[in-house]
Amino acid sequence: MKTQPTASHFIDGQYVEDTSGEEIPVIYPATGEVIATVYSATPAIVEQALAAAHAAEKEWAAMTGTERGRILRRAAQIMRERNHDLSVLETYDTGKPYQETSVVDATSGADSLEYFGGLAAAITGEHIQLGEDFVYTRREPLGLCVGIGAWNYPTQIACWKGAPALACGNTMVFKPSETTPLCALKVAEILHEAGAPAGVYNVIQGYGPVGASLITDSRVDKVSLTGSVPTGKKVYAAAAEGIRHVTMELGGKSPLVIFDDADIENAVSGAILGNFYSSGQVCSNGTRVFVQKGIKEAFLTRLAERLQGVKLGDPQDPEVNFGPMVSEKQLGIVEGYIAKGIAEGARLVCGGKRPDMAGFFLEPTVFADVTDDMTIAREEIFGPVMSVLDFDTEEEALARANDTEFGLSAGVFTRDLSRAHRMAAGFEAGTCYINTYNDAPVEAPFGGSKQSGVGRENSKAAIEHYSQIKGVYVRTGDLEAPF
Ligand SMILES: NC(=O)C1=CN([C@@H]2O[C@H](COP(=O)(O)OP(=O)(O)OC[C@H]3O[C@@H](n4cnc5c(N)ncnc54)[C@H](O)[C@@H]3O)[C@@H](O)[C@H]2O)C=CC1
Ligand SMILES: CCCCCC(=O)O
Repeated sequence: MKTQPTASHFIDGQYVEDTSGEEIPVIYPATGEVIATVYSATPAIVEQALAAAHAAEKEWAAMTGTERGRILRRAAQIMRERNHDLSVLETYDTGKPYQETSVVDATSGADSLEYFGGLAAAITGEHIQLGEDFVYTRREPLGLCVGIGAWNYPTQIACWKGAPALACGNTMVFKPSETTPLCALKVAEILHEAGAPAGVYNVIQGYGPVGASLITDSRVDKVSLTGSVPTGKKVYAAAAEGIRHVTMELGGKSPLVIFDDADIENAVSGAILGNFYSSGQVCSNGTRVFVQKGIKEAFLTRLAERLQGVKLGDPQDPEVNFGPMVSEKQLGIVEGYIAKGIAEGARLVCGGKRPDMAGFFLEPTVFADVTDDMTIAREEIFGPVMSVLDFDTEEEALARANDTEFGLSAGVFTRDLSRAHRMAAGFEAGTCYINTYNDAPVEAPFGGSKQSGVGRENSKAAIEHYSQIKGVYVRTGDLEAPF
């Protein structure tokens, strides 16, 4: 697999290189080796991308939804045909096991292109009859959208932002995370191959300042960020300068509540999916696992048994189910939290160490006897660290689950249907799960409340965030005035 891209950027329907920009080494997390190099966008490259997207707006918006949808669906088809190569590249970019990337990342991206490609023709206004007068509404594009991605799902994020944006008739300049720059270029290449006119979807590389320079440009009408809460606050503030539309998909410290009557095998599966999938680098993870006291030891015992099934190793090996952290920096951050958990008195049940191998690997780690005030229970770790907390009653569990500045996701395992829906109704979170965790079908809205974000990605809800309604009042008779 060639990991060195044709060039660093994809602008106006072609690859563009400018090596005068700051060098961004692409490091394979499984070995620590540099596997490619891209260059941060210079102001000239930023200008070239914004000018291309701005120039493409008129033609793309003038297409019918059916015509735009056809191109998005064609792009989805190409992604599915190339799923293997796109999955291998995603593994090189992120270190996530091929066992995961081959069924999640490009697939989820193709799903979003297919879904919004199908919706595009149905994005319409309405007619409101008012006696002899009437109002009709037009659902119009916002214009030029900027997408800014995080490093944990580079293909998916590039598509989850691009698909609804393009379906609504907008153009996009997308900047992937500097940590995982490779995959978004393929998304841009495939959209162009599928028939998107030059300039409709552009990808440029760069660190935070490049992202910042995109937001404040007068041609930009919307910004959609996936990233940390601190970055979200900066981006939101910068977008406010131009009263720009925003979507904020930020961090979390989500609760997973497991009651005595839960099916333990399923609850352990939920805890594993909500803490160790993608080596724990998932924003919506249920990293505060509240276990009712009656089943705490049974849960911990079964969890430890199931963790014996972890096969840590070369993520390109289809047999491997647990990969490295995305970077040495992230590995160090997570190790710092593990040390903090031990120092503050949490019980280390398993994991916590780097295995003796190259790359940024860390064992899946479980803490028990965690209390709400501990750092590992309050702060987002973004790594394979599960905190298990005990609780007695439903009321106590819900209150503690909600006692956080975040509000991204929340999950509950119980056989009591009334209690399950009571908990879902009570959770202060945008995305909830009952007897499951982290399912993310494109048909369902995804996003957070409180500090975890603004807006929703996927589902019909995304159309609201990538289009605007114009109301037109039509008077059919004469118009009187007081003078
Ligand atoms: N809610 C969600 O769907 C997700 C949220 N995240 C969050 O993202 C974090 C991990 O990803 P990172 O890439 O480390 O996040 P990050 O916040 O460091 O960077 C995210 C993106 O923002 C860009 N950026 C940084 N400063 C900027 C600025 N001032 N203006 C414009 N752009 C700027 C970065 O270059 C990067 O592309 C975690 O906190 C995680 O919770 C990650 C994935 C999904
Ligand atoms: C549940 C998986 C959704 C992916 C959200 C993220 O980008 O972390």
